[in-house]
Amino acid sequence: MLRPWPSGAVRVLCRVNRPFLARPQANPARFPSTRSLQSAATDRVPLRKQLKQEAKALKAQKKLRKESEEASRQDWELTVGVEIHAQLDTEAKLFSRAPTSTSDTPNSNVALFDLAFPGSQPEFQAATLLPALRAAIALNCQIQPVSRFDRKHYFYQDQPAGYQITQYYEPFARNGYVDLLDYDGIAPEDGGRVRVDIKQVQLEQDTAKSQEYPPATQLLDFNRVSHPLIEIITMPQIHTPATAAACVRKLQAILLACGAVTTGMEMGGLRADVNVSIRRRGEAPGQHRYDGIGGLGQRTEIKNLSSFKAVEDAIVAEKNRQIAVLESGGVIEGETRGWTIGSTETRRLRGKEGAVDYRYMPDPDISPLVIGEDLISSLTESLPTSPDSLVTQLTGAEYGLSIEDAKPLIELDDGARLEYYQDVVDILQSLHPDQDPQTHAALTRMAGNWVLHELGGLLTKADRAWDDTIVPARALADLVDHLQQKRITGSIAKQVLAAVFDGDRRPVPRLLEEDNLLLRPMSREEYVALAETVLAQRPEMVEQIRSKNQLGKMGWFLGQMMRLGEKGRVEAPKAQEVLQELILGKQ
Ligand SMILES: Nc1ncnc2c1ncn2[C@@H]1O[C@H](COP(=O)(O)OP(=O)(O)OP(=O)(O)O)[C@@H](O)[C@H]1O
Ligand SMILES: [Mg+2]
Ligand SMILES: [Mg+2]
Repeated sequence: MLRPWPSGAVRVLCRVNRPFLARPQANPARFPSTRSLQSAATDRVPLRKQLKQEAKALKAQKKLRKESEEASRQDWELTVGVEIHAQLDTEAKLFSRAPTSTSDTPNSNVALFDLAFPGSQPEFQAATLLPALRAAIALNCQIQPVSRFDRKHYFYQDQPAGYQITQYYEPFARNGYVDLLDYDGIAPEDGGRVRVDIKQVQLEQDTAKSQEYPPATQLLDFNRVSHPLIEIITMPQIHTPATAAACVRKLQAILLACGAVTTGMEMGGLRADVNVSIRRRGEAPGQHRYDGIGGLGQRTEIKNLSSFKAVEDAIVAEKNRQIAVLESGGVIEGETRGWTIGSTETRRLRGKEGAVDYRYMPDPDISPLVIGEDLISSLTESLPTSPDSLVTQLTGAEYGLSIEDAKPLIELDDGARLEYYQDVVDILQSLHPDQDPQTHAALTRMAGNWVLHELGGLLTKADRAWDDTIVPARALADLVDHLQQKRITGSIAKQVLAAVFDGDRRPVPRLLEEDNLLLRPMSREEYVALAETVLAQRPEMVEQIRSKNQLGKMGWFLGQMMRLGEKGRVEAPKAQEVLQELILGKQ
């Protein structure tokens, strides 16, 4: 009898050897003949003037070509539909109790069913439903009370059963939508908001991971096989490459925020396929339909894109390719294409199999999925705040952040940066529980700036990944607090942050005390004396500022005051004030 995971676990290391491929012939067109080389050598070197003229003509030609390309782009309307495959945050696989961890030794987390051993049976892991449902609810979908699993047949080495279990006829969620706003990075020509409908969300199995070792070896790691995925399918309602990338970015943010997934595209937890078609504006509509939307052009599909940039770049390249094919009298074939990062062209992988080729059929071994109203309502009630509500909150009166700061805080490090920021704000709040709202917002704004820009800058400079223990939230909160209370200067705060970043673990108040960094405010007389010393260094510059109103030159004196003054005591705004008074007589 077959035993379930873990006692029935199998360990496999699978190697697929492919026959050697014939070495391709060198392309003769790439190697000029000896004759053409000789004639090139005997050509006279053109005069400087000629070269200049040629360069000018080339530039004009390029400009013309660009303009005509742009004009022809205006003639064509682009349509894009996106499919997202996201790995759910679950402990067990979809149909076995094997763990989902992909970081373990290859082929160590596999149950017999994952390898399609004869006689093994699927055991649906109900817990996988929870993140899937959270995602579908966050995407405003209607959850279906009954859904079913189907087999999608194809033969490939990464799919041991010869079919993938998916939900084709009756998915568990339908008819959702995602709103894309201007701050999500949609194309300006799309206005301030685009709503993209979601046709359905379905549960399915992931495939094994293959690693190619050319020319003839592929290693397979079955740890990933049957990892629970959701496929989110959007309607073909996107018409610009930037908006398509914004759509994928927003979907990722929503999935992360509702806890459906733990990693985004960067870590391979999310992959996107984009479907691209074009049609000429103002002409008879295209022949193709998709789920009630007609008049579309023939689509091609670019599979497995793993970054937002790749989504945008691949769509631009595919659109240009389709325009070139149609303008030269060709036809677009329905096919699957690939994209390599950094390239400028999509490449054909295979002709697109029609639905009939997959021989979809209901899986006879898996019972229908029945989802109760009570589960849906309890998950809806406990859903974490959505990215849009977070933006509203962070830019509202309570936090007072700019949209430019709020967006990266939400998006960076899969939400970890925002959590850290909130910790800093909570500590500040506990230090001053009775603060008035305005002072509180000034503090939260300052904290945002330090979390993103000052700490972020140190991370970039040191080329380190995010880690909330490098500078404990408490240390940053203390720094921001001291700065806000004017107990230290900005430059001291930066210096102390760098010290903590480099490993100084003393509590910030003690560090400031011990290193004598607390601000001992300078008296007015001290400021005046310092200003007079630096003004005496360049009297001619003082004259220029006075007679020619060259106020830009004041910066030099200010810099000198900061440099010459006692360390940590000179406050820039006060120094500036005294300088203005002495040079221009302004109070
Ligand atoms: N003519 C078209 N132009 C652009 N996009 C289209 C067009 N027709 C369909 N699409 C988009 O293509 C996608 C089709 O996804 P769907 O999962 O239904 O089919 P599939 O690509 O054949 O399936 P799979 O790739 O999962 O085997 C949808 O996002 C849809 O919006
Ligand atoms: Mg699909
Ligand atoms: Mg597809």
